[in-house]
Amino acid sequence: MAVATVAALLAALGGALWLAARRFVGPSVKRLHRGGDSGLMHGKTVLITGANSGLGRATAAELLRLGARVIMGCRDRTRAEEAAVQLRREICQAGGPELGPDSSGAGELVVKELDLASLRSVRSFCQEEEPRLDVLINNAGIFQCPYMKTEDGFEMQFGVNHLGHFLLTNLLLGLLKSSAPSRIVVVTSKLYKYGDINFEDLNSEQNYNKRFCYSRSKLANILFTRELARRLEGTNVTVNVLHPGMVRTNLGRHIHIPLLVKPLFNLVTWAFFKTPLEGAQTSIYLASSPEVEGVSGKYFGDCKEEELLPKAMDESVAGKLWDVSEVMVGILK
Ligand SMILES: NC(=O)C1=CN([C@@H]2O[C@H](COP(=O)(O)OP(=O)(O)OC[C@H]3O[C@@H](n4cnc5c(N)ncnc54)[C@H](OP(=O)(O)O)[C@@H]3O)[C@@H](O)[C@H]2O)C=CC1
Ligand SMILES: CC1=C(/C=C/C(C)=C/C=C/C(C)=C/C=O)C(C)(C)CCC1
Repeated sequence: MAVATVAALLAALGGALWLAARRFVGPSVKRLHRGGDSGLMHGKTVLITGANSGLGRATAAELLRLGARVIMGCRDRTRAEEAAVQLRREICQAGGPELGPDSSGAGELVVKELDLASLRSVRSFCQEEEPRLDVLINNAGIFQCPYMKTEDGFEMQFGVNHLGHFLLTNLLLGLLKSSAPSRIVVVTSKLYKYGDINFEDLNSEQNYNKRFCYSRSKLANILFTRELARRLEGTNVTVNVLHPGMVRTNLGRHIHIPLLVKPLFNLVTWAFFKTPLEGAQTSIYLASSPEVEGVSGKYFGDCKEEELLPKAMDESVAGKLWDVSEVMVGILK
């Protein structure tokens, strides 16, 4: 009995040590900019959707540090203002030789209301005058929520992850073109592999499967990127799409984990998931690196180009999705 207890304790300790080792020497992505690059984004305006949390927040922090004017497009003004206050405080505390003693080398943060579940909100956001836009980062997302509809009656995950961003991007294209060279960065997920674009039920009224709908919306992000890249050829506006890997953020808020299992789940995510800053590296890379100047229509992970499944490269599905989306958001000319 005593031997069994000792063995169990040793196994638990070994397991914990292994998890901790994996966290610290594991597959985390190196941070791209560690100083020395300050000013890289100076004079540039970047719009990040969903910038108050997770990957969007980490992307905003880094681009701010690199000197950008960062517009945080967020659905909840209070949450966004709180995040902005914290980000400014963090950058002042971190300081660093490249930012100067008062962090004067850092950029500027602007909070603006943008609810991607409301076409009215997207339109009024785009009506606010901005002199230029150098980078648009379509980052906001909702993951495996119960069946819900947007203000305009679209299934929530398709509505926010794809349609809201579709309208936003289209309404900002004129500004992006007049600010060229400019970039669009789209955040998708590897889970796109389990989705399909079922044109006969895009609002999932016949059948709702939350996993399928998330994957479908993320496949739509990739098809949208590729079709847009084709349409933007010769304009000096590029568009690329990335998956961040598995990242410890608030994205899983709709997943209910039994209270007893939660500590184990937390341990596993702590050990195996990236931190938001690690997960944001490919977004930051595509938004700021001179290495990807002129590159368009590509899919990235860990700051490298990756291959897509054929279903994400189907030009006829991408074209049809574009046409259908135009009708759905009401921008058909
Ligand atoms: N975390 C991961 O492992 C992975 C994430 N991704 C993708 O990364 C992106 C960022 O997610 P992540 O940082 O993980 O998750 P978070 O939940 O931390 O952040 C998502 C952001 O999107 C915002 N958002 C949600 N709905 C709307 C809406 N209707 N209008 C405007 N903003 C909205 C949220 O706002 P609020 O805080 O107000 O809810 C929040 O700011 C998503 O596109 C996600 O699909 C992809 C693969 C893996
Ligand atoms: C950390 C953590 C959570 C977050 C889960 C996440 C972040 C899920 C990520 C989903 C992925 C990989 C999506 C891919 O597109 C929960 C569930 C809230 C429970 C508490 C601990």
